[in-house]
Amino acid sequence: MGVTFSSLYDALWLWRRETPVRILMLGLDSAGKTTILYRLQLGEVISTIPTIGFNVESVEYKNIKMQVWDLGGQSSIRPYWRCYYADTAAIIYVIDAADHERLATARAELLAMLAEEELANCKLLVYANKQDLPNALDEGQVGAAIGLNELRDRQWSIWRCCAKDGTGLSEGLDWLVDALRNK
Ligand SMILES: Nc1nc2c(ncn2[C@@H]2O[C@H](COP(=O)(O)OP(=O)(O)OP(=O)(O)O)[C@@H](O)[C@H]2O)c(=O)[nH]1
Ligand SMILES: [Mg+2]
Repeated sequence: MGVTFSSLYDALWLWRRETPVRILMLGLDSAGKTTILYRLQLGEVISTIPTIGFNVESVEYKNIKMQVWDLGGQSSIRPYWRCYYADTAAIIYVIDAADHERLATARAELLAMLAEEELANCKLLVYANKQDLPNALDEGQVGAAIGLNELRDRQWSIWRCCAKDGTGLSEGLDWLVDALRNK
């Protein structure tokens, strides 16, 4: 009997390790989602065009296999984000920290999304991207502008980053893989 339980446990552990964790990368158009996806996957900057639809890539980080869905952020295609919510373990929400005028829109889209039942248990990693730009707000300022401190029953964290040179991306992912492991 003991052997049976232990084999079952081993099989479950192996299955959990091998099954990629589903991650959605969302945010307004031009926030830097596709740039971040390919920097994580290839370790380099690619030249992007606005995403119509999605990109999906496998990313492995600290022995966690992730299937990262990067959805287009233009206003006309944001209503389709919800088609991808099922079975999502975490959301990476990307913000252009230099785009002050659209922080209110970024906040409204984030709060509307988090109100969806299907995302009730998702971890939330926010990247305050484009820190290389002179007028970029830091993570505290962006967090306040989008209302992170008011979130209840949500594991979240915000990190400043620059997708162009990769600064800050791994610090955010470190938090995310820890949060996913300790769920
Ligand atoms: N200066 C600066 N520009 C960046 C950074 N990250 C991305 N960009 C630029 O921002 C623009 C938009 O980047 P994308 O990655 O295509 O943005 P996106 O969020 O995927 O946009 P959609 O696909 O339209 O939703 C591109 O010109 C990128 O080169 C950054 O950290 N700093
Ligand atoms: Mg894109």
